Amino acid sequence: MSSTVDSPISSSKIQIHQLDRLAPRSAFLLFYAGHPPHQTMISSLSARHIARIARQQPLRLFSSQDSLVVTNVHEESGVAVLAMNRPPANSLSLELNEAISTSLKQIESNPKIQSVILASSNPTIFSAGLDITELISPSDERLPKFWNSLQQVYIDLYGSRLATVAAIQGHAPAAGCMLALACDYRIMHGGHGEEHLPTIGFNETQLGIAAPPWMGQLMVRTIGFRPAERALALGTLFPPSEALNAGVVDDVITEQSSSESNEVLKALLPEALQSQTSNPVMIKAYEEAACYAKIPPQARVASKLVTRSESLKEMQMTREDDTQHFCGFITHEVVQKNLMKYVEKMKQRGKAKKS
Ligand SMILES: CC/C=C\C/C=C\CCC/C=C/CC(=O)SCCNC(=O)CCNC(=O)[C@H](O)C(C)(C)COP(=O)(O)OP(=O)(O)OC[C@H]1O[C@@H](n2cnc3c(N)ncnc32)[C@H](O)[C@@H]1OP(=O)(O)O
Repeated sequence: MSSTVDSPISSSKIQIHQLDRLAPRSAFLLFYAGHPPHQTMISSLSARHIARIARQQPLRLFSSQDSLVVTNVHEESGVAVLAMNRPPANSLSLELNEAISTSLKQIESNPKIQSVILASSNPTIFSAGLDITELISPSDERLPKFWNSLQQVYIDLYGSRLATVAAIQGHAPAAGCMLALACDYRIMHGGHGEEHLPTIGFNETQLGIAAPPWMGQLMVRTIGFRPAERALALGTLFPPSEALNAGVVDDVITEQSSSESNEVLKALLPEALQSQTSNPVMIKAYEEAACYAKIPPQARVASKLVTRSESLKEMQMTREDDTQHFCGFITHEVVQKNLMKYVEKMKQRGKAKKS
């Protein structure tokens, strides 16, 4: 059941959700067939609007290229995929953050699903972290909203009832790394030769900023105090083998894609990810997700609570202070200067690459 639908809609058993709130973008409509009608969830669209949509047959409700995330569920195995789809780098804007949270909740509302693979439709970048343009000369209204949306993604992912598996095909700096660390299991691609190694880690200090306490603590809980303290101070970006040794990721896959596509992945992956059906990271991510999906869910969720509930409570309690601190920090003159310099360097690098 892909989130991109080409077929006529005859059933009343549908779920519709508006994910993309960017004005020029059309509504992201997520359809699940086979649900009892009482589970029908409709948001942001009037019943008349839906009836009008349902009369149009056949119907393409949206193009996956327009959606900030693409999702699909595979009820037979209990596994879903949620892939970030914001070119060029899946940098986290307010709208992408909201889309991730909304579709995660949408997937969670399906009782047949026990695991979700967090992926990227970009084969070389998992997520470039925060959209740095959100941080430069921000508006007083948008900046706290933006930070809140990132906190929410963390809370939703880290506290999800679903087992979460990160399929890290490429780079995952800063908040991109946070997304991966908030999952239950991380699989990273080993890269294509020494010159094209993806990296993962909290590189904030290299931008002249610091990871907020909850992000820093996430690294501490993942790799231990001393290695995390050093990595945070230096802004270390770990290439795959070092990430594996340090415990930043759980698995590194070095084999190349095979020419044969995997039948289960064909059914599981949304349209925008169909080119990844023979991708070894995806295959492994599916195996891991299916393995978690077989554990009795009450026991699995209870065990997750044992390790995560304290830090989630703490996050909820300090959330407002954290937002204030973030806004004060980011709008500081020196920080703004550092960020501008960093973006300038990033753009120069981009230009040099293109020329
Ligand atoms: C104690 C203190 C307490 C409180 C402080 C509170 C809060 C502080 C908050 C700090 C939190 C920060 C978290 C973050 O996430 S900061 C963002 C960090 N991200 C980065 O540094 C990544 C930058 N990007 C890269 O390094 C590379 O792009 C990357 C390795 C991801 C990919 O490299 P590649 O060579 O494959 O692609 P590029 O050509 O570089 O990029 C492609 C295009 O994408 C644009 N891009 C990349 N990253 C970003 C980004 N993060 N935001 C916006 N845009 C991005 C890049 O410019 C290219 O664009 P074009 O040139 O094609 O237009």
